[in-house]
Amino acid sequence: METITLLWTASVVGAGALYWFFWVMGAAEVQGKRAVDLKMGSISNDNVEDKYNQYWSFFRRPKETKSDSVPAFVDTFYNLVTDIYEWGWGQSFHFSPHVPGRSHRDATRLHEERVADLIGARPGHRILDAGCGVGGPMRAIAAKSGSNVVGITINEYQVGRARAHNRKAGLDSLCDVVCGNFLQMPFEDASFDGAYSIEATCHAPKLDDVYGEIFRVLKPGALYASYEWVTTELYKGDVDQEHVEIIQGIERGDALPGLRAYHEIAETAKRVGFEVVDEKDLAKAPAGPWWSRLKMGKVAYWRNHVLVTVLTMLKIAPKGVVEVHEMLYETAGHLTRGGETGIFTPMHMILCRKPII
Ligand SMILES: C=C(CC[C@@H](C)[C@H]1CC[C@H]2C3=CC[C@H]4[C@H](C)[C@@H](O)CC[C@]4(C)[C@H]3CC[C@]12C)C(C)C
Ligand SMILES: C[S@@+](CC[C@H](N)C(=O)[O-])C[C@H]1O[C@@H](n2cnc3c(N)ncnc32)[C@H](O)[C@@H]1O
Repeated sequence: METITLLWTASVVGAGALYWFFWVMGAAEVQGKRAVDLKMGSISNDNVEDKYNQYWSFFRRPKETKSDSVPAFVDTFYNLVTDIYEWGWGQSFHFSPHVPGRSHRDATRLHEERVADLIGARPGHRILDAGCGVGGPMRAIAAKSGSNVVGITINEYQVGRARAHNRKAGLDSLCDVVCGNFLQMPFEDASFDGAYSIEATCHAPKLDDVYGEIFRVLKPGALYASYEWVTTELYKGDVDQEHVEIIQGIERGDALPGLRAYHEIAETAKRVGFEVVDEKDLAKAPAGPWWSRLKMGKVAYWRNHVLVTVLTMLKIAPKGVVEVHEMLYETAGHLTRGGETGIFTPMHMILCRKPII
C-alpha cells in the first residue's frame, strides 16, 4: 500500500475511534447528557474550585454547627454532580435491586413503579415527590398511574433539567416541579393525596423535620412511601473500624449530614404522627444486589476519567469536573463495600398512613 493510502486509512480509522470513544461510549445510557455537555449546575466556571472546597469544608465543622447549613451544602453538591449523574447513570438518581435478565433501565422503572402501587396513586390524585432530582421517578410514576406528581428539589439547576425532561417526555401536563426546601415546603396543609421520597430524605439533618412536613401536607388517610439510606443491623461501628470508614466514606461522597440506623425510620414516622403500615429492606434476599451496577464499571470509570480529563484540558468541560469525578469514583467503592458487607442499604422501605382523626 502506498504511504498516502496508509496515512489516509490511519486517519479515518483514528477519527472513527475518537468519535466512538467520546460520543458513542461516552454517552449516557439514557438519552440526554453527553460528556461534551457537562456543566457544574448553576455554578459559573470561575467558582467551581471555591464551591468544591466549600463542599469539603462542611465535613471539617463540628456536628452541632452543621445543621442549619445543610440545605445550602446539599444544593452545592447537586450543582457539582447533577450532570455527571445524568451522563453516567441516567435520569433516576437512585439504586434498584438487580433483576436477572432485565436491563438497568427496566430494574429502575420497576423500583419506581412499586412506589406508585404502594401509595395507591391513581388518575386525579395529587402526589408529592419530596426530593425529586431531575424527575426520573416522577415521570415513571405519573406514566404508570396517571396521577399528577409535584416534585420539590432544593437545586434550581435540577428544576430546569426536570422540566425540560417532562416536556420532552410529553408528561408536562401531569408533572410539575418546584424549587424549595422539603424542610419548609411551600404547600398548603392537607393538599396531597399521597407522597413519596426516593433516596432523598437522607440529606435532612433531622428526619423529624422532613417527615413532619410531609405529614402536614398530606390529607388524612393518605399514604407516604420512602426508600431510605440507612445502616443495617449488621453495622458494628463500635467494634469494627472498617465499618466506620465505609459509612464515613458514603457520607462524605454523597452530601449526607450523618447516616441513620434502620430502626430510627419507623420511630421517627410514629413520632410525627404516622401509622406505620409496612417496613422492609428491599435489598434483602431474594433481591439481586443493588451494588452490582457500580461494580461492573471499572473500564467504564477509566474511560469516563480519560474523557473528563481530556474535555477539561480542551476547556470543553469546566475546571473541577475531574476532581468531582474522582470523588464519585471513590464513593462508588464505599457504596459497593457497604452493599457487600450488608452494613448499608439504600432501600429501606417504609409505608405510612396519616390517620383519619
Ligand atoms: C441517592 C444518592 C445518589 C445515588 C447514586 C445515583 C449515585 C451514588 C454514586 C454515584 C456515582 C458513582 C460513580 C460515578 C462514576 C465514577 C462516573 O464515571 C459515572 C457516574 C457514577 C457512576 C455516579 C452515578 C450516580 C451514583 C451511582 C445520594 C447522593 C443520596
Ligand atoms: C439522590 S437525589 C434523588 C432524586 C430522586 N428522588 C431520584 O430518585 O431520582 C436527592 C434529591 O433530594 C433533593 N434534596 C435534598 N435535600 C433537600 C431539601 N432540603 N429540600 C428539597 N430537596 C432536597 C436533592 O436536591 C435531590 O434532588
